[in-house]
Amino acid sequence: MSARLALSRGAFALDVEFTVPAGTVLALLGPNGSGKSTVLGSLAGLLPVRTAEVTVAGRELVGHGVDLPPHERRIGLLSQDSLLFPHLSVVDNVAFAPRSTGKNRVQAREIALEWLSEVGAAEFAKRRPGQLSGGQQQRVAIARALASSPDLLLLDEPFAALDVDSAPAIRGLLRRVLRDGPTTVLVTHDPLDALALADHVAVLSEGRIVERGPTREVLGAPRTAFTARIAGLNLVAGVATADGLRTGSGEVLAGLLTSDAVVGEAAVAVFEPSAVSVYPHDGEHHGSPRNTVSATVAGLEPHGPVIRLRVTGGPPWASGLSADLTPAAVADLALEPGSPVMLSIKAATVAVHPAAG
Ligand SMILES: Nc1ncnc2c1ncn2[C@@H]1O[C@H](COP(=O)(O)OP(=O)(O)OP(=O)(O)O)[C@@H](O)[C@H]1O
Repeated sequence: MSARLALSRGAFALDVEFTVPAGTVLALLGPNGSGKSTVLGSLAGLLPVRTAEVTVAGRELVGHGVDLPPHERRIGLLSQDSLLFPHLSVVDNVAFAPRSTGKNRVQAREIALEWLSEVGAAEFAKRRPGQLSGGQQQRVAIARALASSPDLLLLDEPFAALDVDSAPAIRGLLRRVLRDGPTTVLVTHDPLDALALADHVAVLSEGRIVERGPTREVLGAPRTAFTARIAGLNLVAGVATADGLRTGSGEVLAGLLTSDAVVGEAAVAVFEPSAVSVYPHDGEHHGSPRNTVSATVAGLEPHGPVIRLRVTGGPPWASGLSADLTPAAVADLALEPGSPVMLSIKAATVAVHPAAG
C-alpha cells in the first residue's frame, strides 16, 4: 500500500507519506499526540482529510477524485478496546465481517467459526462478549478483523487494554496470523511490539515521519533523540535456544526467553546499554564468563547523566553494542576511541523476544 496524507485538526497538522510492501507489517511509533491514531483514522476513511492519496493492493481508495466510504475500503481495524457488539453472540460478531462483504449467512458463519478456532476462541462461540475476559474479547476482535479478508489491517495499540498476563499470548497470536496475513499498519508506543511484529518502523513526531527503516536497524541504532529515548536498546538477532539466542555467526548469547518466544524460531536478544559492564582488556572482570567478549571502543557520547560507549570489533554480534558508564568510570579506565575492552552482559538482563521475519 502507499499513502500520502495531509490534514489539520485544530492546531495539529499531519503530513506524511509512506509505503508498506504487500504482506508486511509497518509499525508507527511516536509520542502521545504525534498523530498515530490520526493516520489510522485517515486510512480507514473516518476522518476528513485535506489531501490524500491511498492505494491498497492496486486499488485506489482516495485520490484523483475517488473517495471510497469506510465500508468499501476493505480495511480491518482493531482498536485497543475491541468494541464487539454486546447484544450479538461471539460467532455472530465475527460473522458480521464476512456478511458485510456480501457472503450469505451460512458462508459467513463458516468463515467465522474457522477464524474463531484459528484464534483459540471457538469454545466461546455462543457466548456474549460480556461473558468474556479482556484477552478473550481481543481474540474475538482479531478474528472479526481478519474474517472480512481485508486488504489492509490497522492495529491501534492492540495490547494496551490487556493485562500483563494476556498480552504475550495475544502478541504471539498476532505474530502467527500476520506471518501470512494482510498488509498491516500497527500503532504502538512499545518498541518491543514493533520488534515482535513489524518488518519496518516509521517514527512520527508532530505529524511528520522523522525516521523510518527496517525495525532492527531503527531501534538498534536510532538517529533521532525520540527513538533513542524509547529504544536505544542493544539488539542481537538470531534464533531462540533453550537458554538464550544463537547468533547468525553461531555464538550463543545466554539470556532469558520471554513467554512468547519459541525455541528454534527467529528471535532478538534485547538488553539495555546499562546492562553491559566494561572492563579493561587485560584486567580482571567479574561478569559471567558466558556473555563476555573483547571489543574496541568506537566512540563515546554523553547521554544524560552517563557516557554511552559504542564498540566495534569482537564477534559480529558484539559490533555496534552500546554500554552506559559513569564519567568517573570512563576516566578510571582511560577509555578513548581505539581502547581495547572486555564487555560482559549478565544473562539475567538479556531478554530473548520473538522477532518478525
Ligand atoms: N477530535 C479531535 N479534534 C481536534 N484535534 C484532535 C482530535 N483528536 C486528536 N486531535 C489532535 O490531533 C493530534 C494527534 O492526535 P493522535 O490521537 O493522532 O495522536 P497519537 O499519536 O495517536 O497519540 P496517542 O499516543 O496519545 O494516542 C493531537 O495534537 C490531538 O490533540
